[in-house]
Amino acid sequence: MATSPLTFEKLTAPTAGTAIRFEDGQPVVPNDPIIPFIRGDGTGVDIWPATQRVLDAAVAKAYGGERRIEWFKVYAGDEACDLYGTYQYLPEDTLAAIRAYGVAIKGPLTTPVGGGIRSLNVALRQIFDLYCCVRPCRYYAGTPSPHKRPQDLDVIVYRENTEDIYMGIEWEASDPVCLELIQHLNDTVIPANGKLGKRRIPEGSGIGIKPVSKHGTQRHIRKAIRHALSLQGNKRHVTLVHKGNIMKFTEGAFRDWGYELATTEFRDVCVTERESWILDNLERNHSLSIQDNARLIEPGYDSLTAEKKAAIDAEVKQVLDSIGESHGYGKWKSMVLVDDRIADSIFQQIQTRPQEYSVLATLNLNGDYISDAAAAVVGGLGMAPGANIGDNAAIFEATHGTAPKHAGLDRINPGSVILSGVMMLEYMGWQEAADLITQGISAAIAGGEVTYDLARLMEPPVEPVSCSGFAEAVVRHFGG
Ligand SMILES: NC(=O)C1=CN([C@@H]2O[C@H](COP(=O)(O)OP(=O)(O)OC[C@H]3O[C@@H](n4cnc5c(N)ncnc54)[C@H](OP(=O)(O)O)[C@@H]3O)[C@@H](O)[C@H]2O)C=CC1
Ligand SMILES: O=C(O)CCC(=O)C(=O)O
Ligand SMILES: [Mg+2]
Repeated sequence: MATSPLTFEKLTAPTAGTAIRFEDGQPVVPNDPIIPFIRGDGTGVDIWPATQRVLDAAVAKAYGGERRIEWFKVYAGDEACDLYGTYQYLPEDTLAAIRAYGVAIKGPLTTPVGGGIRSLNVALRQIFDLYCCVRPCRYYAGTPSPHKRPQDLDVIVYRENTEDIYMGIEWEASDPVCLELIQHLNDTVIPANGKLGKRRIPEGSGIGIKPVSKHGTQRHIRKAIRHALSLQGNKRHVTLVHKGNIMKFTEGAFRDWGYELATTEFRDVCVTERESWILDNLERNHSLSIQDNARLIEPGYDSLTAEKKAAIDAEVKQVLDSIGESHGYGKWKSMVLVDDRIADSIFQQIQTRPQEYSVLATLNLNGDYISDAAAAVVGGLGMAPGANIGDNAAIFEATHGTAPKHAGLDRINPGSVILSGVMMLEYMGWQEAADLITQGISAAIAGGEVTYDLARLMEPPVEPVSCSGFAEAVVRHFGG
């Protein structure tokens, strides 16, 4: 059934195809969904055609004509300015199309450093309230990596996508509002807080504000826990990654609100790391006293003050009283384990003990860094897909940017946008087509048919294929 065409300023809505709808935060997908796509700046010119070729071929092969994607080209970035006029980087047409059709995919868009426009990528995530940025980092056999055992890393970075630095609330040092704000903070706000002592914001500072809300945190971590519930074995594990030792009321609160969610709304299916230790200690020694259990979970227990010892004892007792029956006797082992790690330490942990981690739920800035770093372990930004997911829309895009020095040369690795397409197909429930592509990618890489970024790391070196050549290799290897 064709949807009634929408009207746009400069676009013509597809006359065939049907819109994806959302019910209770989930997409309801017809057999002929209309999917808007943004080609992207820089290497988007190379990557998008390669991606579309692979997605169309996979859908055709998997469903033999019963399903097809009705692509709808929409504009953002430089291409939009060419069509809509100077500074029209994100036209209303594009927003209207994504609003109407719900699921979109995009190539990378340029953001200048310092002055100039704010990020279009961030704007899209904000406008459609795509609050979870989901970036899986897993290894495809044969991919060269700087690490000895890249196959041990299989994590999904859940990066909060609307708060923290993405709020973009900041003032330039020379802005009179900034000067006024600094004066107010120095003269009134800081002195009124007894804990801040004689601190003063240095003159000439730029100011940025980092808001982190309970609502924003919990809706994000809720999706991360639900994702972990769909996994098996020790992958049922969510690590809250934060810098709460330093930023107590933003990053620290993220951790606390995460634990609160896990131990209330998800009480029946979650166990925290500390709870798991307490339950495990008792399972190993049924006659263990509360104090001995507390001694085992708290290093240095015997040198603590009486008050602190009493607090740990009370924690042990509370855990055993509240979940001893429901989670004890080993039942906790099949539940989602929720723990937390300080952000700097997780950067070394994903390299030294990668197999211990699964879903890394974190705030915006940490997630930006971690997703590039984790991608490097499994082969680099050419293999790093992503999805921005909300309750009424989703936009799929790679972790990387426009890689401008490679633009228009048909040499860049399209793998990460193709894999973002795989995530989109999975999100739509088109698993058969998604599987064909992952098989095709794995087989192409295993056979040494790779773009320059992977070819230069291979031992012995191989001759690289082009961006379009990689897409053809993937299609040729559908089915393994
Ligand atoms: N979602 C988005 O649209 C994003 C946009 N950006 C924007 O992109 C622009 C450029 O950012 P920049 O910091 O250079 O980061 P990029 O991610 O664009 O590129 C940095 C380097 O990473 C490698 N790389 C990136 N993509 C690929 C790929 N598909 N295949 C192989 N290698 C790849 C290349 O390394 P090498 O040359 O060594 O091979 C490249 O030079 C900026 O304006 C930035 O704001 C950045 C991130 C995300
Ligand atoms: O929007 C941008 O230019 C950068 C975005 C980015 O780095 C990311 O999404 O990881
Ligand atoms: Mg980034």
